[in-house]
Amino acid sequence: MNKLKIAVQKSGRLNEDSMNILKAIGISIDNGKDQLKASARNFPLEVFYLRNGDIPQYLRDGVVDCAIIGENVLIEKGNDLPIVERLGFSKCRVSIAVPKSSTAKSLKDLEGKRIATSYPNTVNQFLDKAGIKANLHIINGSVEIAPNIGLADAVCDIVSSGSTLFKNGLKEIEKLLTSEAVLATSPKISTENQAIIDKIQFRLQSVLKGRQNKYVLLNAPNDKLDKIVNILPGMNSPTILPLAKDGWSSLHSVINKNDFWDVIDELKANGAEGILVCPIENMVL
Ligand SMILES: Nc1ncnc2c1ncn2[C@@H]1O[C@H](COP(=O)(O)OP(=O)(O)OP(=O)(O)O)[C@@H](O)[C@H]1O
Ligand SMILES: O=P(O)(O)OC[C@H]1O[C@H](OP(=O)(O)OP(=O)(O)O)[C@H](O)[C@@H]1O
Ligand SMILES: [Mg+2]
Repeated sequence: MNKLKIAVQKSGRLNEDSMNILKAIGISIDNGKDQLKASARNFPLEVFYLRNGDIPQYLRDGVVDCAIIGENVLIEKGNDLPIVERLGFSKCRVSIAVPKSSTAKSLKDLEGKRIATSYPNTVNQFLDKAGIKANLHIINGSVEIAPNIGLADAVCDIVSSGSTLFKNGLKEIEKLLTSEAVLATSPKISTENQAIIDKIQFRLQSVLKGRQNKYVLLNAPNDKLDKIVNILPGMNSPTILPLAKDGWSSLHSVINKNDFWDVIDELKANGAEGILVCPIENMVL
């Protein structure tokens, strides 16, 4: 049987969330420890466990059909490779930082300076755009230590909470790009395998939509329903069911998780009682 080959990071920051999202879309993988390849039990899929940094080349060569990969690595090493879906985890940014005592305020202040980074193509692209010439020191890890050991005047690396920069006495002066985990495909993918990706994408979209929303149930007196309905538009319009208690109804709806606490405050202020909030596994629109 024809199988889609997907690459996921073997170990590191993307591995667990990548495996979780495959599970969430109903794909079970027998995952023996230290296995570099595994097959799904209930889907035409083969998983290859690879280094994040090696994945763009495997995609380009068609060794794998698709991959879950950090967008920042794709920008650095595979800017030609198509992104099918943004997956909403491993969110970070790639930024330039300098020692706290430095007077540099932006990329423009780095003319002739030394920049340590694991992302030379990305940095060069931004330096060229700004018309700045700087000297790059390419290092693979612990980039933030470079200014402290006299190796560089600035660094360009991943920033998330900012705690690594803080601990190393650095300040962020320019954000080059934002990144999250994405599903990317190979330009060499066959029509047959593209159809399998389309299936995966449909499932991913329903899981991601579910993660962005919450299911809300509440009770309210009937004379308050109009106001409450206006606060809760829902997917189409909220469901209203009569309660056994006279003059009361139960209302069901979906709300965006970002607005969630504000909406709950507004509902309470407008007479809602017994509010229940549940996670949504899938949302098929
Ligand atoms: N602190 C962070 N917060 C959020 N996302 C991050 C963070 N650090 C890295 N990432 C994202 O996770 C990806 C993998 O990072 P990780 O450090 O696990 O691997 P790596 O050493 O860059 O890659 P490889 O698998 O090639 O060894 C990065 O490319 C980036 O997209
Ligand atoms: O802003 P923060 O939340 O501190 O995150 C940023 C740090 O996280 C990543 O390193 P990681 O821990 O993955 O170590 P690595 O350099 O060995 O990949 C990245 O390279 C930064 O150093
Ligand atoms: Mg890392």
